[in-house]
Amino acid sequence: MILDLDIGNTLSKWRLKDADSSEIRSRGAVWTREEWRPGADIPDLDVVEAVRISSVARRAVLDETVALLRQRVGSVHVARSTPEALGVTNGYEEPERLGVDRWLGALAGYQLAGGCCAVDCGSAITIDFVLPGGRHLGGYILPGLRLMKESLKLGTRNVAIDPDSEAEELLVPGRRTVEAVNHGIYMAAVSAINRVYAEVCDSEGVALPLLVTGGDARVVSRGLQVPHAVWPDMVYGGLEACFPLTAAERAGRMAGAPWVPAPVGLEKIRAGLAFSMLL
Ligand SMILES: Nc1ncnc2c1ncn2[C@@H]1O[C@H](COP(=O)(O)OP(=O)(O)O)[C@@H](O)[C@H]1O
Ligand SMILES: CC(C)(COP(=O)(O)O)[C@@H](O)C(=O)NCCC(=O)O
Ligand SMILES: [K+]
Repeated sequence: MILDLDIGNTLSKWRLKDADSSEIRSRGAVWTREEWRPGADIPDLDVVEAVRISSVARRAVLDETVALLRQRVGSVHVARSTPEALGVTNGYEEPERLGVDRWLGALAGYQLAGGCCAVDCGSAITIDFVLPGGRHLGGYILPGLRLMKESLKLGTRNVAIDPDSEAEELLVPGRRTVEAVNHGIYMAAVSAINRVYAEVCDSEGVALPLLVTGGDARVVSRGLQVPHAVWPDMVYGGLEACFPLTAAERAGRMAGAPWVPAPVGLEKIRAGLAFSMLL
């Protein structure tokens, strides 16, 4: 079994992948914190032959996780942001400073769709662009839905957006504080993504496939105006691409990769942008 770990600022996600069949056998998530308890938080390490890790948590969390895993598992791979990988050149002035979850998402998106806009809706919302040909432009970081809500301190932090709500309900004016807050932050997130996507496609002259991941991906997806794919395993896809361990991975196949709809034409994106600027 291969254990893939995605340590975010809020949640540490894991999945167990069967190295022979490529099936995902189990998955889970625990709050990101300093100590892992094997057996309770993460699966039985006796069946794990290799671990692949993406971490944006504090250095100590990664160091302790790696130390614990190395005692039990022969091969532990830790992903890092690099100036270039798998045909993609990192757009950051200091490439190693790009969050590795963003880098892995960009690499996975490029492997799946060629050029892409990769959006990760977690503690932060990140929007990264890779052009056809592999040039990563850099991206945008804004607070995630939960962080935006917590920063308001209006006593509404415990009433989360219902992930099953329809976008239409979430975009109307709120008539109670909790509704006004939830609808406001939802509007902020989806309109930023819609706008940034259109602006960058316009200025680069290319309509890019749009991919969305992260804990809030499903609810954010409903507010996006352009064709896109939700890809819960996008960061894991980057781990598979960087550290291929199975025949399928070496052939470029990522478990759980979605079908990606063709982007809407550039003319339509430009028309939408021109219209929104009139308003
Ligand atoms: N069951 C859940 N527990 C915690 N957060 C959740 C849950 N479902 C959705 N979320 C949302 O997902 C975000 C965490 O998403 P995730 O992509 O795991 O973030 P990160 O990678 O930053 O840890 C939270 O900030 C919250 O808005
Ligand atoms: C922007 C992030 C905080 C997003 O992390 P997440 O929301 O997935 O926990 C993370 O990618 C990070 O720490 N990046 C380093 C700064 C940068 O990418 O510029
Ligand atoms: K994120």
